[in-house]
Amino acid sequence: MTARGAQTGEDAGKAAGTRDTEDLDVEEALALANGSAGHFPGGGDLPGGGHLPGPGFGPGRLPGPGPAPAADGAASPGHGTGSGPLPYGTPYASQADPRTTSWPRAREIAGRAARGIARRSPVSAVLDAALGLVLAEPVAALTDLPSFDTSAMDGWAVAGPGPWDVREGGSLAGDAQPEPLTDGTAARIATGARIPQDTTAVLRTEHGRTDAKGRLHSVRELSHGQDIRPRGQECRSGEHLLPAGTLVTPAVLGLAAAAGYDTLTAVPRPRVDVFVLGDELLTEGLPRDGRIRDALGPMLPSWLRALGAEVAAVRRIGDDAKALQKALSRSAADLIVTTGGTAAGPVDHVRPTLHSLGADLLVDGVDVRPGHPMLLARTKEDQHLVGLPGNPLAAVSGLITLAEPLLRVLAARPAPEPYTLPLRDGVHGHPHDTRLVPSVLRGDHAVPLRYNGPAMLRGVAAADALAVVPAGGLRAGQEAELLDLPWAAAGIGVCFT
Ligand SMILES: Nc1nc2c(c(=O)[nH]1)N[C@H]1C(S)=C(S)[C@@H](COP(=O)(O)OP(=O)(O)OC[C@H]3O[C@@H](n4cnc5c(N)ncnc54)[C@H](O)[C@@H]3O)O[C@H]1N2
Ligand code: MOO
Repeated sequence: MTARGAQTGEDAGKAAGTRDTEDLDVEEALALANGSAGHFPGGGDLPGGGHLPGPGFGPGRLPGPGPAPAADGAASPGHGTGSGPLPYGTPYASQADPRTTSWPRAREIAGRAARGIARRSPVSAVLDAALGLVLAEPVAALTDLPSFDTSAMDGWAVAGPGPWDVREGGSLAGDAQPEPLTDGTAARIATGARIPQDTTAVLRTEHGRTDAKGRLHSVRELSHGQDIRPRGQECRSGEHLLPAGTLVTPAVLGLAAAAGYDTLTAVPRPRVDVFVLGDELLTEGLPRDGRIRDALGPMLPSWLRALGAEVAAVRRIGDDAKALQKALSRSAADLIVTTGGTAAGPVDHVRPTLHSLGADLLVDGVDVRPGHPMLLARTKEDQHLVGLPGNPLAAVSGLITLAEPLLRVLAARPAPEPYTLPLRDGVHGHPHDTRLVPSVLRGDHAVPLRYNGPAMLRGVAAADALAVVPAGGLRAGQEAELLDLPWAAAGIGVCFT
């Protein structure tokens, strides 16, 4: 297949369209060739800016109709079985390697791995701590709501037809039971105050006029029961409000509190240990002397929390195989996430260490770009390890491909509804792997972003979602499956708790 008309520099164009080109060349070329236009439809520059880096690259717009549609959908047809542990041996190799797993299959295997684990006992969480957990038991009302007849408006409680004599004093929200009214009388009442016995309606402040004799008249027709919220209007005590399995959102917290709950019984967050590998990583200041800043230590904990996890530890381990082995064997987490060390380099210790610990490798590389060296292992009967590649966007890809389904099942969260949107611009495909491409959602289109190379976070930091681009690519206007990023669906305070 040839990427038609991509003015992305001769080499890049060749690499993107040639099956036998080195995978890394393909990957780098795709990162630069992705053809987003320089402007959003509504004006304003795309986060990638208007120019591609490097000589010989155009402004990034795909001039032609783009690549041919995928021949056979999103999945390469599922090599890698996942039906049992895969062999160790030489490090991960790519390009239709029979050991690797298709992207959809890898996600299934990760979800299924978690389903095989006995669920931890439910916890009783105070409301604050329950945000983001999943209800282990249904919520039934502990009280009628409202728990007493209450005024829906500020005004007067009135008894019988007007005009009314207004009595001294009135009822505020929080007052104990007020004196009953008698026919032809009224009393000031505030929204949320208890309704005096024998009240027939509430007259809103703005609908009442007082005559010279101090008698209250209604300027509108007043119906019986108007602006009174009767006890139990929303629910009766014992009534079912929410089923087990509901995600505890801020609204659920509010409802639970209103219905009388101080704590909720919920599925505990899966515990995650994060081990960041790499001697080259700095934790502060500017990159120097060949060393770079650790981008994953600061990124992963809040992202993992957004996926339902409790992050017990983030440890920087360097490239020390012994320290890694020690850390893995001591971890009591439900899931260990490592970063880096998944490829074929001299200090890529993850696979050999898993081997020496006797772990089962469930996924040994995935047909996805970026991130193909990612892995999933069962380290103990009730513990898994996701090995994220060190390249930061490749790590995001591994997080979404393997950690997300696994944590979702452990945390008993509902699966997001899959959805597709047409792409505003065409996206080159990898010759044989799925691509995950950071995109922004604009109106009813997804706009793929540039700066989507494996080592780049610039695209994803501006993105709302990842577009799933099947082998062969997608043309402008073709539908792409989209995976929402956690911040797209909810504000920081909502989902990153
Ligand atoms: N001979 C091969 N080399 C590589 C292959 C391959 O298949 N054969 N795959 C490449 C791909 S694709 C990826 S992705 C990376 C994966 O590498 P590792 O998981 O072993 O990660 P490292 O080598 O440790 O690091 C890769 C790269 O990322 C930087 N890095 C690592 N950790 C961090 C961090 N926490 N924050 C920011 N940057 C990080 C690291 O410095 C390297 O530049 O392997 C390719 N090589
Ligand atoms: O292609 Mo790697 O998997 O750079 O991310």
